[in-house]
Amino acid sequence: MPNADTVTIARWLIHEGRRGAGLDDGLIALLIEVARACKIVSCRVAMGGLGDILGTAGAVNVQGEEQARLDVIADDIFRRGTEFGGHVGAVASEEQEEPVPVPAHYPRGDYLLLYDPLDGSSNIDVNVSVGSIFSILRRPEGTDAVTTADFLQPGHAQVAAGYAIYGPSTMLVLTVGTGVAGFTLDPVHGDFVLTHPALAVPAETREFAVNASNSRFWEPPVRRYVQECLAGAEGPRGKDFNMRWIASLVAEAHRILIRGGVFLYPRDTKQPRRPGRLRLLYEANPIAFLMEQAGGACSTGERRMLDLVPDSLHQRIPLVFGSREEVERIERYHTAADDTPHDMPLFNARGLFRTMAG
Ligand SMILES: O=P(O)(O)OC[C@H]1O[C@](O)(COP(=O)(O)O)[C@@H](O)[C@@H]1O
Ligand SMILES: [Mg+2]
Ligand SMILES: [Mg+2]
Repeated sequence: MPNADTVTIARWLIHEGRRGAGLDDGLIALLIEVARACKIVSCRVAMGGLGDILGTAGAVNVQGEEQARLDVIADDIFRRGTEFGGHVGAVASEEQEEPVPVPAHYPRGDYLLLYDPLDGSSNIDVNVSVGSIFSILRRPEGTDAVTTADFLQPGHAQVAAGYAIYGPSTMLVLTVGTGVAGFTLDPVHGDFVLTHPALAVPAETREFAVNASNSRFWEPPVRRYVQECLAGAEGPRGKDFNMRWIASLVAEAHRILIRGGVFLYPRDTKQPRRPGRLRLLYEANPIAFLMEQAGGACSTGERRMLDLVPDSLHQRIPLVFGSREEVERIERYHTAADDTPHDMPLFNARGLFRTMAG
């Protein structure tokens, strides 16, 4: 049960339980364990160059990506911090090829925990915001050994999700299906304090986030959307937009929760066999749950993220989320429900992006 350092989160969870969230003691205890894991990762991140955490680990994960030292450290902290409590049956991590069941002699709990222990790895060595993302599912009844198939549940089955952002301050942002709350870590007392009780994505925005270096590989609906934003006050949107790219999904999601905006990591033709960059189960789904609970939206570009039935543990997916009106506009462009004629001067043979792409 809660120590002094997680007492505020425990109190909030009990309160949300009374408001109708389906929270039992096991889920509350698991969320407290996750909060504590985030706090430990936060302490390690804050040590920077003093803490032997920078650089690469010298290994490649299941996604074929080089692991940063902190990817491995954070993965260990999440697993060890949750596997002995008796509340999870198994965990699944970006850094592990297969689900990791709790050790045989420990009680097996009713929940499945999925996480990206360290998101935005390329930011670690340059001291820019990174984060952790997690999703919790109920373990299907009647199964003894936990299998990969148990994790392949649609996002709307999540019972809780959230992220921690390790930025100028550390925050934990959480949903249990009754809205979205943000807690700020008080580094003096060590407690997560409820500072943002009801986060809501503003409906209107003038900001978008996309890795524009991929523009020559985008599909027409995404080109059209970005082109219209870039056209600003003189274009069809009639207003100027600003563009941001932090290279950390957590940091982008946090900015959008606080001040609105839209994020796109669409399918592209750069690696034709890869359907997107980000992972469905422990990146897209928890962000989708948070966005919807905060009044925003999340989509593949074509359909609601939370309705997808996953086909594999590390499945990648195109990801679009943020202010509802923008996400719906992007969906319309994909489904041709909006066939307003448009040309794309920035992308034609002599346009800015074609020129940049060489
Ligand atoms: O290399 P790019 O295109 O900037 O990609 C950045 C994206 O990759 C990620 O860093 C992937 O997450 P990991 O660091 O967990 O692999 C996202 O956070 C971010 O949105
Ligand atoms: Mg990630
Ligand atoms: Mg990661």
